[in-house]
Amino acid sequence: MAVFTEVSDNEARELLRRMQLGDLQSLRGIEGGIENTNYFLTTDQGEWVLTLFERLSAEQLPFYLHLMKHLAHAGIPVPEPQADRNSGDILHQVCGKPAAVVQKLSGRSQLAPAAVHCAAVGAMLARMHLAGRSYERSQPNLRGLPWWNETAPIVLPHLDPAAAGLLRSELAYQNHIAASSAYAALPRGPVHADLFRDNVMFDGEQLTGFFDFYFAGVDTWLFDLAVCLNDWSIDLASGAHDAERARAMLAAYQGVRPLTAAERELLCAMLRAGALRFWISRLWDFHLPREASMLKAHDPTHFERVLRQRIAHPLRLD
Ligand SMILES: Nc1ncnc2c1ncn2[C@@H]1O[C@H](COP(=O)(O)OP(=O)(O)O)[C@@H](O)[C@H]1O
Ligand SMILES: N[C@@H](CCOP(=O)(O)O)C(=O)O
Repeated sequence: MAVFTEVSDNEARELLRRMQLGDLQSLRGIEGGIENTNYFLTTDQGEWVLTLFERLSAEQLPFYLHLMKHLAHAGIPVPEPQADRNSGDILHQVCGKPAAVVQKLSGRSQLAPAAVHCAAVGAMLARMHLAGRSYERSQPNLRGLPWWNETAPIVLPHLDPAAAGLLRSELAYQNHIAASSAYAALPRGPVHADLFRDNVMFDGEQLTGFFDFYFAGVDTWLFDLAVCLNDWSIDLASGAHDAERARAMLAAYQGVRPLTAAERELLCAMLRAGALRFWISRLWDFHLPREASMLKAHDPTHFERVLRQRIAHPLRLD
């Protein structure tokens, strides 16, 4: 469980009172997650998730919270942030940290997905991209290329020569891709940018929601799709591509929004970009850890393997 900040029952009661969400019955720290402090709040009116933001600032947060609200209103199943009944604000303060209370989604994460789950994620991802076109706020993906360039020199001293060589050469390749005309032609908009298996809820084969939008930002839609393919349609042990699950996700995505010529051209490059992004962030979290109770850093070598697989076996679109 990642609980960086302990919240007392009294603090939770005071927050619930301001939002008129009922009387507190239980406050429980949530297992899983590595970025923020999360609690389940149960009241006599329902269940909610309280998040205290540990890295994001009050200036950055409205983009994410209003995006969730916008998508929820557009019919995409995402948790809707709850407002203070007097001020109407959806960004709160708890224990001196910016905080949000959102609806608790039903269902559970599907950690061993089949093709049917990948198809459901692909179709909903495309619907989410289209719904995001009318969202007016803008904020870059804060874990995009500039952050990779900034963070690579910090993690490089911790790597052996082979891994360091791969990181340097892939970063050079991604800077080259980002300067290309095909890249400039990619459609873009608000993207989730971290839609892994543990950030989607299912009830059986029925997708019940996308959550954890706190790495979202304006970026290419293709990057978002690549991040999903790199998690949902690979063999976790080896990092190898799983053709059946990838085909299901791509076909379902394209059933809603067909890929453009530039997207088809750059899919392999973006799969590599998605692997590099999470390799760097996992290295950073692993070698420069933060204090939190029961925080479990993700294994960085997993994304080194995924990246090597993506380079050695470029995906072919039929
Ligand atoms: N809106 C929600 N509905 C249901 N469960 C949630 C919701 N938000 C978070 N959770 C639960 O909390 C866990 C950690 O949340 P997550 O957003 O991944 O953490 P972090 O903000 O640290 O990335 C999730 O794996 C999930 O079980
Ligand atoms: N999905 C990322 C890191 C963020 O993890 P989350 O559990 O907080 O969504 C990874 O796997 O590296």
